[in-house]
Amino acid sequence: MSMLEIKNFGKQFTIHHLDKTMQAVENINFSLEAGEFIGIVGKSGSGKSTILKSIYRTYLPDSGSLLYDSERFDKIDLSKATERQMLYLRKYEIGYVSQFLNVMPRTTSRQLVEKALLETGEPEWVARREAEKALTHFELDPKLWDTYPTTFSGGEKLRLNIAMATVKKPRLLLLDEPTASLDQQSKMKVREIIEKLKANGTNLVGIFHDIEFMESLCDKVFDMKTRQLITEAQAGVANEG
Ligand SMILES: Nc1ncnc2c1ncn2[C@@H]1O[C@H](COP(=O)(O)OP(=O)(O)OP(=O)(O)O)[C@@H](O)[C@H]1O
Repeated sequence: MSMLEIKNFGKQFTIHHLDKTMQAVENINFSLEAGEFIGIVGKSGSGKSTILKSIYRTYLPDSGSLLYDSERFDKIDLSKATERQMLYLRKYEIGYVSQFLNVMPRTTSRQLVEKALLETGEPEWVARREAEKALTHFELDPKLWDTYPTTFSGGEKLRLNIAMATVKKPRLLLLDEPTASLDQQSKMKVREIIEKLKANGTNLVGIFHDIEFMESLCDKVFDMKTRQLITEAQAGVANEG
């Protein structure tokens, strides 16, 4: 089966001070096959982040289903999974990366990556070894390993974010506009990182403002406007036409 199957997904928000509800997205259908990278495109406010946040369950989906093929729970509807199941999935199977780094204060980058592994029950020596590997792999300058990331540049924060999310080797990685505030050179670095993740078999769903950036990186593109999933080749033809 598919790694992730989104069926008739929709999400409303309640605007309490106006005593109103607004439909952020509706009738979303697409599937992510094993080993694929799907990019989501669409104009600002069309609901791209809402889809990713609902998969990660930062938001509770209110209609449709988000069927995920879990290693631990088999086929599980993320819209109905218990909090306990979601905690497990976030710890072991599903990662989320955005341009923002929300981390514990006074914790060094090395400790942050180690913590991600210690939480999964890895012994300290393994956490230390794997954290160093991840920080090296994502090219965070070793001078920064024992410093607090509050003063890091956008690119450094992002590389740390990716190291934290991927050190546990998630099967599904959600990328929520990670490159939004990066310069061209840093974007290229992120592109290389994503290529490495793909080559290692990580399944990805990502949002990028920069359509060029997504070109030849994603296998398929989901267009919020047409609500269609098209292959990279079809996207190229559509752009030319
Ligand atoms: N927590 C929330 N509470 C209320 N409304 C929200 C919330 N999150 C998102 N929305 C609204 O839902 C709609 C979709 O937002 P979303 O962030 O998913 O769009 P997007 O396509 O990712 O936009 P962008 O490209 O600008 O990031 C928007 O109208 C937004 O204002």
